[in-house]
Amino acid sequence: MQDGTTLITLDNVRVYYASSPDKVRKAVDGVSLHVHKGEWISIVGANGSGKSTIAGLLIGFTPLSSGSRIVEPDVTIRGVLQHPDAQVLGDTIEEEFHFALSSLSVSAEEKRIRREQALHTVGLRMSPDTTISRLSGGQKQLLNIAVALSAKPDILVLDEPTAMLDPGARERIESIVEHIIQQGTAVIWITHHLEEATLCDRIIAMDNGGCVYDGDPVAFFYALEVEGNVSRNVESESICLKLGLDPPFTVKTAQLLKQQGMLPQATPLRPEQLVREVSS
Ligand SMILES: Nc1ncnc2c1ncn2[C@@H]1O[C@H](COP(=O)(O)OP(=O)(O)OP(=O)(O)O)[C@@H](O)[C@H]1O
Repeated sequence: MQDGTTLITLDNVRVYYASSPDKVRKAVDGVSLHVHKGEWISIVGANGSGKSTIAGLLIGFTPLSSGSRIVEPDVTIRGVLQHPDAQVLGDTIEEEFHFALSSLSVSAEEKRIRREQALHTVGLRMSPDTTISRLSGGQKQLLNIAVALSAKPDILVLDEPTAMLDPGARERIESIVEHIIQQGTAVIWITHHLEEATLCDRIIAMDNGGCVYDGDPVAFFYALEVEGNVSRNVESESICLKLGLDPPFTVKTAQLLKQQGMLPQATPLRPEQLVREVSS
């Protein structure tokens, strides 16, 4: 559910690290963006391009070297980091939820309900007194996602959340995201797997600390020429390919068909869209 309301703004943000006494590493170098209610944004880019640094800025734990981070009043932000162990605080599942929900002014019963609902949503069927150190990496990641969801955040930042998940759990996370964006949560999903960037509303591509694309997924994956309201495929390389990123299987298949003279105007991103184009 998008209504254009801005939740957070990063304005010309820079994050520099001293890499040697006389050199700086520019992890993020002059990026500006607004995140709106109910938006699904994918952040993509090569290793070291600055994606996780942007995640840290949005969540609020990465200090700025310059620029500003403006969070609108009463906006709750939660994040799930790439490495599940990096954010686990409790010894048991119950403790983990207790820490995560301690700042919210809701009753103990409401906290229990939220915990049960969140565990059910991510598909973790475990007793609250389960010891976290006994969970697999993927289960810990599902727990982190459940803990983040239980706070009912306005913004959920997911930094490569599916890296340790099996295909079934990945699909479950995608459908959870589809559900929460309908309810107005903004989701920022950082990924190396561009298949996961085909459901979003907006792609932000990072390269060498800068934002080199911020827009529609179709125009990221296909080279398009736009005239008025009409866009058509052109033969030059897409932005995705120019950045050296691996397009989703569906896009690669469609490109092969285009080279054979088929589907000249089609721009499918998902397998079901390709099937529709081929069979129409
Ligand atoms: N704490 C730090 N100290 C020094 N350099 C850092 C630190 N954090 C990040 N960097 C550097 O900043 C750059 C951007 O890192 P970042 O983790 O944001 O990239 P990324 O796009 O998320 O990479 P990956 O896809 O490999 O996770 C990299 O060159 C990285 O080495």
